[in-house]
Amino acid sequence: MNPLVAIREFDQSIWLDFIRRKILINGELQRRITDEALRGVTSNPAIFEKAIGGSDDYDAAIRSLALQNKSVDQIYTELVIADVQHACDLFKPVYESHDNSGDGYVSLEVSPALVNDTEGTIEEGLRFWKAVDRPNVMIKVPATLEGLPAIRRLIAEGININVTLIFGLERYKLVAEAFIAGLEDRVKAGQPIDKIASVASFFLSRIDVLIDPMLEKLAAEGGEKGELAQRMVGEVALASAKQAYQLYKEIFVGPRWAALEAKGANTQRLLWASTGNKNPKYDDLKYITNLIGPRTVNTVPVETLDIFREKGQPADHLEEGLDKAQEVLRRLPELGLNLEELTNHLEIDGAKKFNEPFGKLMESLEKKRQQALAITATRATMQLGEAQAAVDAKIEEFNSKNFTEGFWQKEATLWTQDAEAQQSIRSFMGWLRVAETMVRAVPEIEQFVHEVKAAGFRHVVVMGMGGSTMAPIVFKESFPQGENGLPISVLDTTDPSTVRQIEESIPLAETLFIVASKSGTTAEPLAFGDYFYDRVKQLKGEKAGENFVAITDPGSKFVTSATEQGYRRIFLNFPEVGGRFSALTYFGLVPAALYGISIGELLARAIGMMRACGAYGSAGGQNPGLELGVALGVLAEQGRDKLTLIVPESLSDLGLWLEQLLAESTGKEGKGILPVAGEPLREPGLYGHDRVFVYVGYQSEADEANQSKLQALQKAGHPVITILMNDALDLGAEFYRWEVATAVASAVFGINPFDQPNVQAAKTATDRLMKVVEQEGQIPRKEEPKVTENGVAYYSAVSGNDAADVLQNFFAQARPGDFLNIQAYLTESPVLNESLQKLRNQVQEQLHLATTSGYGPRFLHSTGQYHKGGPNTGLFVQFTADHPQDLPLPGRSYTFGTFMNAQAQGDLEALQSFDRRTLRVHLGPDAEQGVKTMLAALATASLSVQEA
Ligand SMILES: O=C(CO)[C@@H](O)[C@H](O)[C@H](O)[C@H](O)COP(=O)(O)O
Ligand SMILES: O=C[C@H](O)COP(=O)(O)O
Repeated sequence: MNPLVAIREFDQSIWLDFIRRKILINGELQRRITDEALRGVTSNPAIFEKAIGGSDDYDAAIRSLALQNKSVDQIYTELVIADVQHACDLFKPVYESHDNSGDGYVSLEVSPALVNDTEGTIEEGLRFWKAVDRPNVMIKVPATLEGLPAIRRLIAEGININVTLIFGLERYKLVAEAFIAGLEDRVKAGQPIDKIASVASFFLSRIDVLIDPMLEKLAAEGGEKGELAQRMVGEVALASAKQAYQLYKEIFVGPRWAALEAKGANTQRLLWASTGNKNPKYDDLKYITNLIGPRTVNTVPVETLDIFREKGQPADHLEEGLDKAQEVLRRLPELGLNLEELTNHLEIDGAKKFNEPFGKLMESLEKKRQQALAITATRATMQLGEAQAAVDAKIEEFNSKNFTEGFWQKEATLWTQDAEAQQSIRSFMGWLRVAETMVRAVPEIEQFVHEVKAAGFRHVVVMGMGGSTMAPIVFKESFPQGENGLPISVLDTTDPSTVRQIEESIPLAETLFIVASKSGTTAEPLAFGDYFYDRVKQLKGEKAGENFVAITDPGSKFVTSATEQGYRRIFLNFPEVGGRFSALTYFGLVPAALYGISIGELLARAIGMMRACGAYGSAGGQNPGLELGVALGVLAEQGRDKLTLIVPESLSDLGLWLEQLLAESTGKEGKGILPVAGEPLREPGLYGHDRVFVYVGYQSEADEANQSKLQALQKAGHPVITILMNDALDLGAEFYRWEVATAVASAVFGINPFDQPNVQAAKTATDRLMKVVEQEGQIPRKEEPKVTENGVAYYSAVSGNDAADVLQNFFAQARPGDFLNIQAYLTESPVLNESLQKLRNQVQEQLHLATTSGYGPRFLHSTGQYHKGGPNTGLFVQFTADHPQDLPLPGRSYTFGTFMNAQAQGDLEALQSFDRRTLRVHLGPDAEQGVKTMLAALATASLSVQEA
């Protein structure tokens, strides 16, 4: 048997004298708890100096905290408290087990600067206890003369105390007395004492380190004294420990103790500390093996623990050789050695041994703090041409009403005077500071990633719509898979062929499925979840839930169903953060971490941008979010409402995220900014006066082709905004900048950015159709095509003699400043992308209209809001196709294909109910061929826009 497990037979508890964030996250501490019967952890300032100062585990968190204007003290406290909480949680099962026998504790020491400060110690002890907020934390207080009253008081307050820095027997007695008196004070105050745990940490190896050289010197002098000294070398520490144990047995008996015991008091156990051997002449396990005895704890450094695991021979030795121990202690004075004086010296030295590393740690934190503060957020370069003056005036107006301060106070009057809208605004501004909350959740998420990998998962599929999957889509495209990450796929379509493609491309049994839905009621993610759950169940039976993770808001119905289905994990997000503002919450960060991205760093960058936007008071310069938002708002009001996003290839999916954010937030009440993504840059003559160009790229990437075109556009009078990131991790900052900018632009328009009133129209129409499907088995089709040609059918309010004619008449409705929106309810493919791009190019070239394109049903949860709620300037071409290889949906009477068709028809009906100009093109069984056929017809049509 592993000696570390066998040692339990002797009622000896082994705790680990070490902590570091890495071992909390990478499963090492959990493994030691599970496999090595580890029963607690102690930390001290030197341990944290090694952990924090000696590694980069904490650097991103330090930067985030520094940027929040936290002092070095606050940074230290937040870091250590987070680690201690995490460790406490890992030990919770030990703490709560019926045979806990005083174990499952994690110790956190008060500042070494307080070693001689009673009041300071009490104050910090109370503060730490409250901040850690775990029943199994122990606050460590030094056994100095000033520490003793603090121990008594904190015990009386009901706090678990680890008394540290005990070197001598006389002091040990005072420590036990302080403990007992504290319990008595508490009883007098009528408070319970049965949950209070305490240990008295007796430091060992340091005793020998101090006294052995003295003994060796005397031994070298020879004679009788020399002989005596020789016999005592290496014996003083063990003798002290053995004698302390005898005292322990004497103290915790008798009527005084019995009275407390009757009220449930637990003894203050002895804990052997400083048990790593420092003398190569001794056995490495000297301070472990010899001190095994009932009801004692040994806190062991990692290296010693590993040696014990390899060659430890557990046996009860604590009460062996007591005569010898007593003799050693009795005869030391004969050698002129006063143990009490020497241990006093050890106490002073002990305080120094904690103070010095603590000081060093504070210095290194201060350096990192300063470095963090020196980094400034990437500025956007604004070349706004004629609009500059109006933008400047608006910024001045906003500044004069202290917009930034009001924004951070969630003053809804900055947006609208409508009371209901104001209430909604206040309720959905949780995203403002959610990055700070998420910094604290990073270790938890990283630990989860580790668990998932250790459980053998090889792939991740994130399933959800809109804001619940947009950020993962961007991450997947903008970053390479991280060294420690897993490959990731995103499913956000009901298209049966895509579902099938994903299913065929993954190792089903070893795939982790994340069902992401804020509301927990969105039909698509629930369908995806049911479909894949059914598939995995066929392989793993009742254990299918192991492969599933939910991200949703607390209290959603989905929480109940995921719990019933035994989901591996449910991450509860934040009700006050709307979907499209949730990139930096569990929705974005759990998939990002699984993919191997440093989420701590992403958040640090976001917090840098928060700071620049005034989250912690004036940041000295312009507020980049305000600057961008005002520019976009003013330009849109001047008619430049088509934000044309230009990005390098590696960022092409950023447009999907931005589309949702801007279109869904601003596209309402007949107003809005239309994001135009995926249009290749063309010569200035092809653009109307309705554009603003925004380039988001990298400092290090010249991207000359786009840059020279942008210059030409700027020269031609178009406004151009450029944002250059340092690397992909700056997306953390950009998400934040754009969220602020979107909210600010909405304030320019005077609308509520946080609702999406018209998304519901399509959902309602789809639901109605699905009800008919459930009753009648198929979707009711009322409309007949105007023309069917070469297998492609055209449905529209406009007529024509043939396909080209219908297309010509449809586009003849266009006016300058309108836009084309392509809605492809199809299986995404490179061939299709190319054909759809050709359609966009042709419309742009011939009509000079802005063109947008999206796959359905994705865009329903995104730009769908703008399509119905924004200005009536869109021409909508909807593509549908047959589903030759449909997929049934388990537990439902319809297929994925029918679901998708109902979504298309539902949205078409919604668009028509808002008087939008629509054309539906049904492509038949071969969508790729069908689009080509339609393009061929379009090529023969003569397109022109109406006069302005
Ligand atoms: O928490 C405790 C004791 O409660 C321990 O962390 C204690 O501080 C350590 O064992 C000692 O500081 C380690 O001492 P040493 O090995 O450096 O002499
Ligand atoms: O953007 C949000 C989508 O409509 C999905 O909503 P959900 O996260 O509640 O499922």
